Amino acid sequence: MTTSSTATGDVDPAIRAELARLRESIDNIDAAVVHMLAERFKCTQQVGHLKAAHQLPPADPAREAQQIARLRSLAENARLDPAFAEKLLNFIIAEVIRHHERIADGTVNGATGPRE
Ligand SMILES: C=C(O[C@@H]1C=C(C(=O)O)C=C[C@H]1O)C(=O)O
Repeated sequence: MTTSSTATGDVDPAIRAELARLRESIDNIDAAVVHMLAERFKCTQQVGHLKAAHQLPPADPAREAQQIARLRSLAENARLDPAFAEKLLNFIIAEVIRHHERIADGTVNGATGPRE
């Protein structure tokens, strides 16, 4: 059996270097995810204000069904678990809908105010 540790339990420096290299990429990817989510929420906040101003409901299940089907297909092509992709999208959408409900209730600063 090969081992990556020395007898004293220290990890091989080459393994440490490889781990550090991979973690740098993970940190970059996490930063990109945060920035992409921030941009997505900027868009969905605008959608929330538009909906509140025009008496449209916070949630749109038909649109969500399309997005889930599309994301599942993208995930399959990318060899990502489609069930995980669906769960992640549902988690994000649930938060967006909460925001839209708060905007419609007029409980968010800069909202259009309560509906008539
Ligand atoms: C952003 C919208 O509002 C809700 C949130 C969605 C999303 O986060 O993608 C999709 C549909 C709606 O339930 C929208 O209607 O487009």
